[in-house]
Amino acid sequence: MRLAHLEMKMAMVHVLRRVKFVKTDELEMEYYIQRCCIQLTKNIEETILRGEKIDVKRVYGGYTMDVIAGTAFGVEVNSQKDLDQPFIRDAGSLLAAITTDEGFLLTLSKSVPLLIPFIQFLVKKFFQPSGLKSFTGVVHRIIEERKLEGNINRKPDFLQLLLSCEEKQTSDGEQMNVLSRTEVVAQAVAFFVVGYETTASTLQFMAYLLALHPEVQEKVVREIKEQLGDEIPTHEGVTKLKYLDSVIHETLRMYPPGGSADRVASEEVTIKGITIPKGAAVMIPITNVMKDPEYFPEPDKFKPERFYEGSVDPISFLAFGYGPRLCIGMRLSLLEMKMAMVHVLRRVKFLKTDDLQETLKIKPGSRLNIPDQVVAISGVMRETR
Ligand code: HEM
Repeated sequence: MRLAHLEMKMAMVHVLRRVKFVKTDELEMEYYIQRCCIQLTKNIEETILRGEKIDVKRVYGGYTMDVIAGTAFGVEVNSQKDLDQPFIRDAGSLLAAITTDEGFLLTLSKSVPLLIPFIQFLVKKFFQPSGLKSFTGVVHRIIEERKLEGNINRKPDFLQLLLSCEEKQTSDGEQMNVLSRTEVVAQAVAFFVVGYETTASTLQFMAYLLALHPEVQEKVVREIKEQLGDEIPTHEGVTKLKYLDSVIHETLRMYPPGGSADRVASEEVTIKGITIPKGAAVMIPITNVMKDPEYFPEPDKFKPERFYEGSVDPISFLAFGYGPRLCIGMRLSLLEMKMAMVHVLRRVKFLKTDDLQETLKIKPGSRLNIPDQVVAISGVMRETR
C-alpha cells in the first residue's frame, strides 16, 4: 500500500507539472471512438450484405488499431478502410514473434539476468520479426512530425507524455534525461501493439460466444434498448450496461488475451510452504487461475451471471493483472469494447450456425490466447425499428 501511495504521488507530481487534463479532450476522444464504431458497423454490414462470413478478428482488429492510433498517438491510420493494410500485418507479425520465440528468450533473461547480453545478441542476430523495421519506422516518423510541430496546444496523449520524458528536465537545477529516443520508440511500439491486439482479441471471442449463446446475445440487446433507447452510447451511457459489462468480464475470464503476468520477488517470502527467494522471477498463470473451479465453478461454461450477481472475488479475476501494475489501458479498452458492441448489436445479429465450433482450440506455445484457426461467424441484419 505504501509503495502504491508513493508511486501515485510521484507520478501525479511529474504529470501535473507538465500536463493539464481537460474535459474537451475526453469529449474529442469519445467522438473519435464513435466515428470508428460507425465505420466498424458499416464494415460488418457490408460483409453480411455480400453474403460472406465475418472474420471477426480482422474487422475488430481494424477498429482497435484505429482507436489506439487516434487516441494514444493522435494519428488517423484508417485501418478499417483497408483491412489488408501493412500496419496491421506488421503488428501481427511483431506480436507473433514476441510471444513465441523471443518471448521464451525474454522469460529466460528475467530468470537468469547474467544471460541478458548473450540473449540481446541472439535477438539482434536471429530474431528480427519482419514487421519490426516498418513499425518502428512509422513511430519514428510520427515523433519527428511532432517535434517539427512543437508542443503548442498539443493534446496530452500517451505519445506526448513519453516525449516529454525524453526532453532534458531540470530538477533542483540538475539536468536529467529520463528516456532515450530508443526507449521512447520501444515503449510506443509496445503500446501500439498491445493496445491493438488485446482488445481486438477480446471482441473476437465475445462475438463468438454471443453467436454460440443466442439467449445471452438477446439479453444484451434488451438491456441496450431499455437503458439507452436510441441514444448514442456515450462514456456515461455505457456505464448503465451492467449485463454487457458482465459478458465482457466472463469473455475475458474464459479467454484472457494474455495468459500470464510476470513479477520479480522484491523480498523473500514463503507462501503455503514454498519459499520464493528475493530476486526470483515469478510467473502468474492468469489463464489457469481463471479456469480453477475453486474460484469459478463450472469453469468451462459461459456464465456472465457470475459477474452480474457480484459473487466473484476480485483477486481471482486476473485478465487485466492486479495491483499497482494493473493494465493501464483497462478503462480505454472497456469503453471501446462497450461502445463497439452497442453500435454493432443494434444493427447485426450474430448467428449460431451448424458449423460454429462448440469449443475453440487455442494455439499452443504462445503466451497469448490466440485461436488455432480463423474465427468466422455468420450474421444477419436486425430489423430496424
Ligand atoms: C482487453 C484488453 C486488455 C487486456 C486483457 C490487458 C491485459 C493486461 C495485463 C494482464 C497486463 C499485466 C498486468 C500485471 O502485470 O499485473 C497489462 C499491462 C499493460 N497493458 Fe493491458 N490489457 C488490455 C488492453 C490494453 C490497452 C488498450 C492498452 C493501451 C492503451 C494496454 C496497455 C498496457 C500497458 C502499457 C501495460 C503495462 C503496465 C505496467 O507495467 O505498469 N492494455 N495489460
